[in-house]
Amino acid sequence: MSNSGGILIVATKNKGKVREFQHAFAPLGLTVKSMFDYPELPDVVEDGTTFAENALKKSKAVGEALGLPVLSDDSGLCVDALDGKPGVYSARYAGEGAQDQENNLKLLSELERMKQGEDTGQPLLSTARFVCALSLYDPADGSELTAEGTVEGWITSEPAGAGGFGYDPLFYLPEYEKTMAELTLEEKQKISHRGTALRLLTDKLAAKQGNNG
Ligand SMILES: O=P(O)(O)OP(=O)(O)OP(=O)(O)OC[C@H]1O[C@@H](n2cnc3c(O)ncnc32)[C@H](O)[C@@H]1O
Ligand SMILES: [Mg+2]
Repeated sequence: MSNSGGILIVATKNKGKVREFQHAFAPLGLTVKSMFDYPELPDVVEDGTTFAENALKKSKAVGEALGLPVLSDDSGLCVDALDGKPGVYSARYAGEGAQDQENNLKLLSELERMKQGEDTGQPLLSTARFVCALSLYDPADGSELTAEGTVEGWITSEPAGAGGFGYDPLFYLPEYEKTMAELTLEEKQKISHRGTALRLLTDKLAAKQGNNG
């Protein structure tokens, strides 16, 4: 990540992710470029069955196209009461090209349907976790570094907060008594699936570079 002239290319079109990667890499002196900087590159079809599979598809396609090392992130929300859904379909839960708000409404309506109209009077609907798979692909030798992170929480029927993105307003963290969207970028980074995966990846990269002398 340090050998492309202070620039790190992340194969994402998600502005929320870009913001989090910029925040994470700025202290390392790295400027993040995203797919918004390479509009000529075609979209990668995310048809893998796992987050890791999709992450590799994205980093490899963009890495090969640019001839540079590329980082990618495939992530999502797994809700226990919905048998792990929406999972790898998180970005398009309410349909292809769905907005965050539409996905959030779909999630709440699916959970309401599960309860079949019964009102338990409490906002916490199901346990859930965010999962993030990171893939760093280097076209020079075809190598891939991977890391995965998760964070446990609850889906709440009472959305709160204006930070973060995606399902963050619905993801309640009991130990903070806040949703993920009520945390600062700093706080989210410390506990999030993405923050955890990033720390792991950075450690793996340092170990690899150490081994290479
Ligand atoms: O594929 P790219 O271009 O990176 O952007 P994307 O938004 O399509 O990203 P994914 O395919 O990885 O889908 C992940 C979805 O899961 C949700 N998600 C992932 N990380 C999240 C987070 O930190 N907070 C809230 N929701 C998140 C959000 O709805 C994302 O759109
Ligand atoms: Mg995607």
